[in-house]
Amino acid sequence: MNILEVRDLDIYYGDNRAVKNVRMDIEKNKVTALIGPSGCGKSTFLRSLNRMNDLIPISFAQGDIGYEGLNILSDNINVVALRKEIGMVFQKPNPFPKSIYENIVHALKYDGIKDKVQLQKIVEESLRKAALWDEVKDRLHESALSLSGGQQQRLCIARALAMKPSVLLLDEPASALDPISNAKIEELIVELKKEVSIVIVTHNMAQASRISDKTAFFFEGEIIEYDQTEKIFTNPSEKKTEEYITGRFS
Ligand SMILES: Nc1ncnc2c1ncn2[C@@H]1O[C@H](COP(=O)(O)OP(=O)(O)OP(=O)(O)O)[C@@H](O)[C@H]1O
Repeated sequence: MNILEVRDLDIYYGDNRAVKNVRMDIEKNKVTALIGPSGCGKSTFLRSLNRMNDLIPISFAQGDIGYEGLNILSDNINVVALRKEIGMVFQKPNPFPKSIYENIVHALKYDGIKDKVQLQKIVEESLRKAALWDEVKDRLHESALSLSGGQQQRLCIARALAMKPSVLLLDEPASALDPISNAKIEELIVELKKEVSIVIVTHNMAQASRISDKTAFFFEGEIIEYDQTEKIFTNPSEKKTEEYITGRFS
């Protein structure tokens, strides 16, 4: 079953067409990896899936991104609500300079949830899902900035999970982290796909092959090949894919 259906997607920055005629079905409760050389449009594509590109004034997208019977790109989409359902975590951990607890409850309070018991329950649930609870349960009111980089990134994932998203977009979420934190994030991603569909941009081929179910290879704004991850990494159909995964260009 597909959670997102992308058709005829073009994304421009001014005159630069950074994503070209992309068609892609993103499956529910799977991990989908986006790979390809620097500048090929992976992040641009990822950001279009929850309208983050709207924040870049010269960016313009056309086409169709189907989600729950709606086109995400339509003018009448409530972008704030969309970004709760399709959450995003960036390369660099970006917790708010507030307590661990406040990082999770900030948006919930904004949405009008005031009941302390309910908030505490969501905090615990989200931190458990992000595999962070045991490490922080005794210091929930300390600053999020006192956490390690890897913990901060898991907090950012917990913050997104608190909104109960159906899709999580991850833009190189582990590339700024040490190997142990990286491994924890990878484990977490595999665990999380039971309840949320995941799309991840990664430069790390080994990571893509370890954690993803499907992989899309982007090159110069186009999808060259999109298939089961195992097929892409063992027996790709396109020469260009093979050249890339075997490190003949980067
Ligand atoms: N904010 C922006 N303003 C203008 N052009 C942009 C912007 N972001 C990306 N681009 C352009 O869009 C194209 C695709 O960039 P994008 O960052 O999506 O590629 P990428 O595959 O994610 O690269 P990387 O792996 O280096 O992050 C590039 O030509 C880039 O210069």
